[in-house]
Amino acid sequence: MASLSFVSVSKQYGPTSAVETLDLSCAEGEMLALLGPSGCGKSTTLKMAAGIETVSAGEIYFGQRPVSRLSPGERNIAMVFEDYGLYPQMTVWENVAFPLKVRGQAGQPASERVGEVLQLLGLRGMADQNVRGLSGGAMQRVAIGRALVRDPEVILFDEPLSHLDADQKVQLRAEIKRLQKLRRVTSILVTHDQTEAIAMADRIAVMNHGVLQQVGAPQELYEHPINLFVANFIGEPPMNLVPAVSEGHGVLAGRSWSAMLERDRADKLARASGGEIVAGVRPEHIGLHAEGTSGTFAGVVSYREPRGDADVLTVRLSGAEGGQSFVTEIAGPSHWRAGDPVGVEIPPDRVLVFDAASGLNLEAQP
Ligand SMILES: Nc1ncnc2c1ncn2[C@@H]1O[C@H](COP(=O)(O)OP(=O)(O)OP(=O)(O)O)[C@@H](O)[C@H]1O
Repeated sequence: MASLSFVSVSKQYGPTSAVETLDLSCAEGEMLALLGPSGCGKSTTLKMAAGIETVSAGEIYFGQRPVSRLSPGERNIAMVFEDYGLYPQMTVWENVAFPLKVRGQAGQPASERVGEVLQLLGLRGMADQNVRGLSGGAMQRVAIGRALVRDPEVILFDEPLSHLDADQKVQLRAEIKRLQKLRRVTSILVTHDQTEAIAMADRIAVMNHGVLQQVGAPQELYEHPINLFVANFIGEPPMNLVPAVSEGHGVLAGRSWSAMLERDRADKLARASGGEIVAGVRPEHIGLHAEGTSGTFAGVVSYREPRGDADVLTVRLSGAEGGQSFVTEIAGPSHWRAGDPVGVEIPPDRVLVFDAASGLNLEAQP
């Protein structure tokens, strides 16, 4: 196993800058997710690590070894694809054994190795079955077995769960994570699904328009997003991001609401260009109380979306010029219904502050 590092790596496709000056490392034994919307450059990044795409500038290292000019076959990587990429005419055993066979490894040691991997993945009982008849989840387990069988330095997972149905996804997510930790395989996971990234990865690298936005543990990205893009992209329902102005001395004022921030945070507000701020509050941090409760803002429930164990409620604050709407998430099923008057609590210590012009989190900057 080895670490994997991108050092100032860029990729141009004609006028399109698919990846821009990427500096990113995945530690030995770590699983790092590349997360972002379609077209953000995550697949291109993975392909450059695999050697399927060349780099336009910069260098990729496996440990200390520069690999940018090596062919895929010289890199000692394995890939797991969204469409499994199995050999349909072969059995489970033959598919898993294939990487050893092409390297001329045969006989007892190779058989033992294949048997061990099949055991690890719970595929022993299907060894002689043709892969064509397997469920999507089982096919992907075979593909993972094939990736693990020869102890690659790095495994690259390209949207490995996207063709599976919901319960298979949950099972395989846990399974991949278990194996990855057990074998301590350095792994990169490409996904557009934040739930998948949060569930599986040690750290997540969020990309947008070819540019790395932030890399960190899932909780870090959730609690301290570096900019509005990350704040909005991580979390479901998404963070409320609403306009506000800094009125000095830590007072943040929005449409029909305000928050008094602690003194040490007030200085940071002063950095906002033109005093214009975007305030961010997670739906689960907004409290709903009886109408008229002290310390709350008057509003009305405008929409209720029951989600079983939670209710997602949209509340509109009362205000002469039309109050601000917030999405809240509370334990469900709740007694609130559309049209109910309500007292809305916005805890100042849960309010994040972003500069409206640059989009940067004013408190995450050095
Ligand atoms: N072979 C190519 N030729 C030209 N442009 C490309 C090529 N591959 C990717 N691009 C462009 O590079 C940018 C990044 O694409 P990339 O596929 O890496 O994004 P992605 O985040 O993986 O998206 P998706 O999830 O849709 O695959 C996009 O603008 C895309 O159109």
